[in-house]
Amino acid sequence: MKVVKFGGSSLADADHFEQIIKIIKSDPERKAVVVSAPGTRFKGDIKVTDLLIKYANQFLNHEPFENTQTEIIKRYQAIADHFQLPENVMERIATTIQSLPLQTYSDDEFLMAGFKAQGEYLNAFLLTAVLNKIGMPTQFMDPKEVGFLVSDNAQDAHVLDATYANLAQFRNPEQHLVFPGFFGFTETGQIATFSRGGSDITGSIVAKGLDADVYENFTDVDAIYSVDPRMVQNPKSIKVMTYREMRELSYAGFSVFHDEAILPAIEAQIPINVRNTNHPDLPGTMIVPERTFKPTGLVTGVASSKRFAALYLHRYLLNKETGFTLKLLQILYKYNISYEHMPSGIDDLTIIFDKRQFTPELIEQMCAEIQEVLNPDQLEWINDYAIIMIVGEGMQKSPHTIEDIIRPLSDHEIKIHMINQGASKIAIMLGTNESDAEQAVKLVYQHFFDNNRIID
Ligand SMILES: Nc1ncnc2c1ncn2[C@@H]1O[C@H](COP(=O)(O)OP(=O)(O)O)[C@@H](O)[C@H]1O
Ligand SMILES: N[C@@H](CC(=O)OP(=O)(O)O)C(=O)O
Repeated sequence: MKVVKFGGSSLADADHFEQIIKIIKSDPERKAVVVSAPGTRFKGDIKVTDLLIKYANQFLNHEPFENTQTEIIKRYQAIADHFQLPENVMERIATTIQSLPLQTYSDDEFLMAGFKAQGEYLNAFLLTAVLNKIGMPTQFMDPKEVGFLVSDNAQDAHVLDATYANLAQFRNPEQHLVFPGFFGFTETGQIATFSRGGSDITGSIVAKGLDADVYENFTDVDAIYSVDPRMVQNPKSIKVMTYREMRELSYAGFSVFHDEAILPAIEAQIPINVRNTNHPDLPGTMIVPERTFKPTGLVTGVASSKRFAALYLHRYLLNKETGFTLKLLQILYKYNISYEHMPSGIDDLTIIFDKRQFTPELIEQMCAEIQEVLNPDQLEWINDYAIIMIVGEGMQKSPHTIEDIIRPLSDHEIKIHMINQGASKIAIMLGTNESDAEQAVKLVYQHFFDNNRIID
């Protein structure tokens, strides 16, 4: 049995619905379907999830929201009209959207989650109605009824173990099952979403829960490429890669697959196949366990992400001081801040954060407290910080990899703030200025892939 997830780009309009129906029909193993909210139809279009966020913000700010409501309803209406669905389907969709401000939410975070989740909820409801209409018996898998349970982080939830046992009851289904992606319910019955792009996570959880043979993730590119195709034209596509490689690359910017979506697949050792909805005959990219994979190249992919900020601390004899890092971490804990990396020298320490956690006021407050408690000789907040990740199972086989990465960057005078090699056997991480990140990725990509280096 296969679990197939269709991203927003594959569900943007009625033509895409026609295409995914062909894909579902063409393979009887494709029994469970996970859907995102309708995505963009053309350049400059707005995803339904973003419209729902706009709607929630307008409501919270006491601004008029009727036009946004109408815009969202029209997205579903166009698809329902194409398939000539009974009127009650659209009535339910429109009522659900219109009644969102009337529901009760425990706070604004849960309100935002409750609004955002409707993009997926209603799209799954709509697809179920379409499949039933065309004679494919299909069950709508409402996460509340299914027992799709998540932690109570309203917009960054994590699956609870009980979900897997609840999903197991739906193994070997006779009819098709359609699940909305992106959200679940907390134990107290509130909607909580995963982080953005999180329908990939739902797909992986459903694949594990239903014990699928493969998790097919349909999107709008022919494969996962060795570099973001928006940065480099006609990049090399990856045929096979490991879970570990995918996790490192998606963490650092390969937005084609959510980094947190790897874990359930790893736990159940289910291969992931990323494929193109618009070219379903192409094989796409397989993501597989390490043990089944023999790397051929040194580097599999190069990614960059600009979502970081860093705090640099300098203090003489830091290496002899006990408790410095402990006090620092206590301050982070007090402000509920997680850190991503912490490279250190003899007298220096840099802490790299995901900067989406901060407001300018929080940075000021936290830095002032660190200065007061730890009294460093130098404290610098670097808001402009990017991470470049060079990943490949084959990298361990060459002693020259680091040299090959650094040389093209130093030739082009790109300043490297940090190099982290060895913490992961399959990845080298560099810290650069945000403004240098894209060029750094292109140079490293060019060096490894234009030379087409192959291991002996
Ligand atoms: N290394 C990569 N390989 C392929 N696509 C990538 C890569 N890095 C970023 N992307 C982008 O990811 C997009 C697909 O992800 P996304 O827009 O979330 O799709 P979906 O709506 O199907 O979930 C591609 O159109 C591409 O622009
Ligand atoms: N619709 C949600 C979840 C998601 O996964 O979407 P997509 O499959 O379009 O990346 C978002 O935009 O974040």
